[in-house]
Amino acid sequence: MNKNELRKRFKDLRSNMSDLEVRKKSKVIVDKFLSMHGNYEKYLLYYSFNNEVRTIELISHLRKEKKKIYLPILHDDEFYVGEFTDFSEMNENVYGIFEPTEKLNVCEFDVVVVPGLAFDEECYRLGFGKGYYDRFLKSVKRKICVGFAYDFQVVKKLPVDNHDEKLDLIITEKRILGGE
Ligand SMILES: Nc1nc2c(c(=O)[nH]1)N(C=O)[C@@H](CNc1ccc(C(=O)N[C@@H](CCC(=O)O)C(=O)O)cc1)CN2
Ligand SMILES: Nc1ncnc2c1ncn2[C@@H]1O[C@H](COP(=O)(O)OP(=O)(O)OP(=O)(O)O)[C@@H](O)[C@H]1O
Repeated sequence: MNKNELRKRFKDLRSNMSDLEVRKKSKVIVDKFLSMHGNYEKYLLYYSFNNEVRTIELISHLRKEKKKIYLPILHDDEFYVGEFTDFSEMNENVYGIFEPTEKLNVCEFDVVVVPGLAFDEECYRLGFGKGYYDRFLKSVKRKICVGFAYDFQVVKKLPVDNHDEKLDLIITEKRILGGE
């Protein structure tokens, strides 16, 4: 299957998940992430939508711990980041994803957590095909880049292009890939 066929297949699979399945699996993934992460301060997360692995509870948890949380902002079809301050201080973007109101110039994080439609056993990811994350990750320093995935989103091998960025770790509700 090529990338577009894979995108369609994995969008369909994800859209068929029940809310309960999303919440249960997301909780396992987030708990695993929290139990393994080091003493980090700056997190670039994503604000989950459309049955992606839920990050809302993770955002609340890290905020209580006074961590710095950043989220993507799309502007003129480019990927920027903003700092998360409060759930009431967010805008909805063209895709219906909530984002902070103010863009910031930050290009160094401790941890970057990325969503995706599919992932493979070598830690490559397949996104929506706009190249936002691939281009953004090229320009950003981080100690670790983690993909959050449901186990059914992991395939043996994805088609890979030169510009595709490899993740350090993928966490699913059943296993952890990478990290050696
Ligand atoms: N939560 C979250 N935030 C994110 C991303 C993401 O993947 N997830 N992005 C990563 O790039 C950027 C937004 N990029 C996007 C690019 C394309 C589509 C899109 O084509 N959506 C389709 C299908 C949605 C679905 O079926 O799940 C659509 O709107 O029809 C959405 C977001 C920045 N913020
Ligand atoms: N570093 C880059 N520089 C220039 N163009 C890029 C870069 N990375 C990706 N692109 C372009 O972005 C488009 C989408 O790339 P690709 O199909 O790999 O996206 P994806 O990894 O599935 O999704 P995304 O990165 O949006 O989550 C391609 O047309 C590609 O040429």
